[in-house]
Amino acid sequence: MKKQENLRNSVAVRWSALGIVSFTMMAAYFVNDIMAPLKSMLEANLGWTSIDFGFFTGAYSFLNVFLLMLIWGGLMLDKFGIRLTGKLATILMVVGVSLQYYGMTAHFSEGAMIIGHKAGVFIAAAGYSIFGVGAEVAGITVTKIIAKWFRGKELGTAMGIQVALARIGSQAAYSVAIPVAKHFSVSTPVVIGGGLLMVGMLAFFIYSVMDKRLDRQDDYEEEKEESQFSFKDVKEILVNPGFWLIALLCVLFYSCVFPFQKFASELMTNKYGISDDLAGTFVGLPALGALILTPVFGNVLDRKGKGASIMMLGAAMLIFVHFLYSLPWVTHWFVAIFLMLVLGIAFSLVPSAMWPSVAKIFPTRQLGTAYALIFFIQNIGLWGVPNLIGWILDKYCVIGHTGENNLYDYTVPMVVFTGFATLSLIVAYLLKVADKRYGYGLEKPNIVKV
Ligand SMILES: NCCCC[C@H](N)C(=O)NCC(=O)O
Repeated sequence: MKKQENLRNSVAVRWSALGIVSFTMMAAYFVNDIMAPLKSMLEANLGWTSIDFGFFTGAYSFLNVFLLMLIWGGLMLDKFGIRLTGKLATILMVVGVSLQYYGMTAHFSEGAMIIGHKAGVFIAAAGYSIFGVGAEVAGITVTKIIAKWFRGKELGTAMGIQVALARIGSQAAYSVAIPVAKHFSVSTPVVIGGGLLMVGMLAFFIYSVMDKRLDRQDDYEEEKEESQFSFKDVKEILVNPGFWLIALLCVLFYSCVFPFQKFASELMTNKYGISDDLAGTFVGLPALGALILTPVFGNVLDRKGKGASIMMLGAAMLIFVHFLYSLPWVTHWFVAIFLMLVLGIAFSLVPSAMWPSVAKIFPTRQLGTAYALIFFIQNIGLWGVPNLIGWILDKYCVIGHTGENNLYDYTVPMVVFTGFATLSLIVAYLLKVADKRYGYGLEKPNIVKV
């Protein structure tokens, strides 16, 4: 029987599918980053110390790492499919951000503690942790959706555009958080994030209709493939050296970017004398740069390849950035902004090469699990590094006080970030060597000519 024209072959339909799920992720990134520029305000208004802030920030990954939620999410994605997993993930994000808001606004009795943490901090962190499960599972689901619609087509460009739109969410969060919090209250930016997330959830429900239609056209091929999941797949992924190298590169690279950004607003104000109204906007610059550059690099990779080399270049740029930030005598604001722009380029190069590379190493049926395992390892860093930096700041870096909060010397935290960046370059090099040896095709173009 002659098949009807496949939906994924329609340019308008596949790019619309991308647009819809990208909006969901944009809302997720907005919420993810909205608290970061507020660090000093949280200290002044709610009495959050650097340790509290590090604990809260790391909580994003706590359930993903310690209750293996990302792993269950990945298994669920491969076993039960995109629609159910994605819907659940978006619901979890909305529930999580609501609890976070409650933790920030409810009145707890003086000195109330939960498991050694201030009650408000603990509840906000618990909400952020639930949000983190939803955001990460939504992330792997969307990555699999893109691979499903774009494999053998503009995979790199599509992944680049999704990441770029997510960066708009981050940039918006960094720019609006302080002005909105100053005008209304420190919790208002979270309310805006909650509203955006609800629209993102609806968007995903709309996408699910398209996904179902595509599966019908494929004669449920995808569904059949999904139900074939087995633990043999997990074993196959884990014995693949490419998996370990990508996962290590991912945890090291992203540990130097996301946790750094969470503290960077304070670095801008404390070290470079930038006003707190502008600091968030500058910290959002890498996201803005990535917005433009990730699709450009994605497109170059689609046509020309060189993925492994590009990951090395991005890692090398990261060393440059963090090393210069660590030098105590370099304090001009211009340098701070220049380095943020370089970080933006690195932050575009590595993801645009890394995520399509995973789709080259593993077949579609293993993709959910493979992304989940990689994100799981990445989340260990996203949990551990903010806690480590918060602790270092509190114990060793307080150099004074303003009327309302501490002043910090960021030299030691920046040396720590430089160390992680150096390790990421070594791993990127090993990945390039492994690519030659095992023939993953990471240096080859993504677009397959037929
Ligand atoms: N602050 C966002 C954390 C997102 C983590 C996610 N696992 C991820 O790596 N996404 C890809 C990206 O480049 O944003």
